[in-house]
Amino acid sequence: MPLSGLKIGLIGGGAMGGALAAGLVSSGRVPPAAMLVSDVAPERLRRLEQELKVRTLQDNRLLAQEADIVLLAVKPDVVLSVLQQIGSLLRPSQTLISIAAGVTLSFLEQNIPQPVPVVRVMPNTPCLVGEGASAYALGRNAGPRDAARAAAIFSAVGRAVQVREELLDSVTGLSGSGPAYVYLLIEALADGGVRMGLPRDVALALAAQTVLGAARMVLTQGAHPAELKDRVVTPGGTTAAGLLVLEEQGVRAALIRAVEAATLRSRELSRAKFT
Ligand SMILES: NC(=O)C1=CN([C@@H]2O[C@H](COP(=O)(O)OP(=O)(O)OC[C@H]3O[C@@H](n4cnc5c(N)ncnc54)[C@H](O)[C@@H]3O)[C@@H](O)[C@H]2O)C=CC1
Ligand SMILES: O=C(O)[C@@H]1CCC=N1
Repeated sequence: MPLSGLKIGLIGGGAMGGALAAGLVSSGRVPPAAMLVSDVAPERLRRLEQELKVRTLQDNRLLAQEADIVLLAVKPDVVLSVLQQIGSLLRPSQTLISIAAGVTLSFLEQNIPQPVPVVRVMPNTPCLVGEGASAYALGRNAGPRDAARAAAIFSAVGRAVQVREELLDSVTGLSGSGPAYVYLLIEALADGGVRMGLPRDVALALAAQTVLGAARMVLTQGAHPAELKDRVVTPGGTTAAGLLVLEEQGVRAALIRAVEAATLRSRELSRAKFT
């Protein structure tokens, strides 16, 4: 087991870091005693300590000295100052994993004085409930051991795939930002149900379960989404009427464009600041 006996230190216990910590602890693959979290916000640390029973610290340096895997989950603009604090303390036996959007492997490596294995990951917030979608790329000093560590962490909280670093902007545009697109779809489906007379709570539960069920069908049935769609469409029936409206309104093109816009924005942010 790539994680057994290892200490995982998470720097930044916010929306994404907190989701990862909670997902890892509830996966059962990382005992709370093997998890350390540091953050500048004491109230976040108190909450994580109470809810997850993990150890917390305010000093990133102590965490970097103690952890075997250091997971950087601060905002991209804070990464440099954290590396200036902890960079010289990191050792080749450790793995530094960064989830900061747009922060390149070469930027991370250049700001650590000695050669340390670095892995860059783009996860998403459903890691909180064990249904994350993550992709990772290896830095120049990272080898199979580091890939196995990253794969073990991110597959404990969902699905994880290895990609070339150049593809991480596209991953950000699709699955990194994607939960927000899907929440918008769920909200709109529920609004449609309410408009047609359903109580709000019933409409929301049906909308969310429909998205969950359809996603699980795609992931388990080995059939193309178009084939699964065709199985729902009765000739001359209700679904064909609904689908025509979605096609007329350009929903398919809107989703393609959303992934494109987020990918381009990810590239733009990354090039401007982190290359
Ligand atoms: N929110 C999301 O859906 C996703 C976020 N990410 C990446 O995750 C990283 C964190 O994003 P969020 O969790 O959304 O932000 P957030 O603002 O919720 O969390 C950042 C945390 O870092 C803490 N922090 C700030 N300065 C610090 C320092 N010097 N030392 C230790 N902790 C410090 C903050 O107090 C906060 O708790 C970002 O780099 C983002 O690009 C990646 C994928 C998805
Ligand atoms: O919106 C953002 O920039 C970050 C990256 C992926 C999800 N949230």
